[in-house]
Amino acid sequence: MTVLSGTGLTRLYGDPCGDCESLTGDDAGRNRCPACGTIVACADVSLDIERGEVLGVVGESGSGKSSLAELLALERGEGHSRGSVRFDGYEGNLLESDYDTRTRLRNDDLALVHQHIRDGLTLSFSGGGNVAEKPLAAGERSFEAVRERVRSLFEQLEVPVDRMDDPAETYSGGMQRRVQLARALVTDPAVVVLDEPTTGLDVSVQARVLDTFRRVQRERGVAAVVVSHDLGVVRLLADRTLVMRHGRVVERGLTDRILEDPHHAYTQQLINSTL
Ligand SMILES: Nc1ncnc2c1ncn2[C@@H]1O[C@H](COP(=O)(O)OP(=O)(O)OP(=O)(O)O)[C@@H](O)[C@H]1O
Repeated sequence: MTVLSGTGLTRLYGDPCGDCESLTGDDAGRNRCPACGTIVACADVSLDIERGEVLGVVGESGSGKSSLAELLALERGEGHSRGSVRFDGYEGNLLESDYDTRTRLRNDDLALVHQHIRDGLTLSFSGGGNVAEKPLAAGERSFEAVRERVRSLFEQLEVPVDRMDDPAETYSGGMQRRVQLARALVTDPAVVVLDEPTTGLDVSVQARVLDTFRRVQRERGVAAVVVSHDLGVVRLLADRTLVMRHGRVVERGLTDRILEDPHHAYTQQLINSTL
């Protein structure tokens, strides 16, 4: 059953001339319109996410992954946005929804894990406080119940519970990532969008954080969109994968199929450069 779908998702930065999309993309080999200089960060991307599945979005830096993640997570961002985002249980195109609908969706059903820790956490607050803030904002009244939920998520995600009241700025990078994940999961959303979840972590810490996320994601049956330049991340987490280049999806399919039998030359290049 589809929980989140995007159709024709497009984001342009600049003052578009009308020819930007036909003059950019994979065939043109660029994302910057030669006529007017507008950046076509992503264009005409359509996708569906089923309940409980993980969809990977992979591509080199600048291919449009974060722009797509922001559209899916209903972050307004800069630039001109177009297309439609639908979410199970909500009416209409959510890119055009009002502030209250977006807030309700973000508090209850859809969470974004930002690429940069500072965009996702208030580092001077306690780790537990960063996580508790979300259910309290969503209207939860019992402080004790919230604290218990935070404690249990810390345990699941392997953040030391005895550090819960320490400022997040005193945590290691791996712990801060885990707290970000706890914050995303605390309201039991149906979908989590993770933008480059391993930025700033060394390889062994990356693997541990991703393993923990995969286990908790399966236990909770939460769907996820995982955006990464790193094929290793997508290989570990994603059931299906989209490959992006110059703002367009150039290949899509089951992750195993893409890794074993990549059709597009760019995907082959990505795989070869990883091995
Ligand atoms: N606010 C902005 N103003 C102008 N151009 C932007 C803006 N944000 C992104 N871009 C451009 O849009 C294109 C896509 O950027 P985006 O961040 O979506 O790609 P990405 O694949 O996530 O890259 P990265 O992995 O480096 O974050 C890039 O060419 C980028 O320079």
